[in-house]
Amino acid sequence: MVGCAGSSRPQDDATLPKLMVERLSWMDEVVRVKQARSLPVTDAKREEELLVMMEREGQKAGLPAQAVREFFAGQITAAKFLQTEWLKKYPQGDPTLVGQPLPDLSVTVRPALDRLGKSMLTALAVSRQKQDSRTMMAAAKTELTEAGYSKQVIAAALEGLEAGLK
Ligand SMILES: O=C(O)C(=O)C[C@]1(C(=O)O)C=C[C@@H](O)C=C1
Repeated sequence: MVGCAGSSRPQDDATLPKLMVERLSWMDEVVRVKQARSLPVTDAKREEELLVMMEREGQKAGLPAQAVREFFAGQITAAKFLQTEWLKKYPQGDPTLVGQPLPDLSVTVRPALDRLGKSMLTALAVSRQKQDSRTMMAAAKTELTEAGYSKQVIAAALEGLEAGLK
């Protein structure tokens, strides 16, 4: 089950890659809100808050702040590429979602991303101890490719992962 990295279930080398894909899968919801409210893709204040929160949480799991920051910076860059691609594809909105209620970024989406981030930290801590980084990078590339993301989205997410594993 994805999103349960904190449980006692043993981690395999796909846990963190699956969580990276799950995080990206939120971005069409996020960008629908931004498009409807004419907000820019980048919210630098939210990014910094998230990075600081993850650094702090990561420290509890014994993770170096720099590895945590660079890991999430990569996931955020990937998220922004994905949102930008979506806006280009759907300048008038996704026709299959017209009329669907918009989620609230601060009430539902960002808290969900925060929870997911914490699961990612747990998985990152396990991966840094157990897995060799080349196996993890290959597993992540496979998951992201199978999920259908573009080369630039995949490259950014992998760059973050590589830095997070160092
Ligand atoms: O929370 C948002 O507004 C998002 O777009 C998500 C996200 C992220 O990946 O966490 C991505 C881009 C923004 O600059 C801030 C955060």
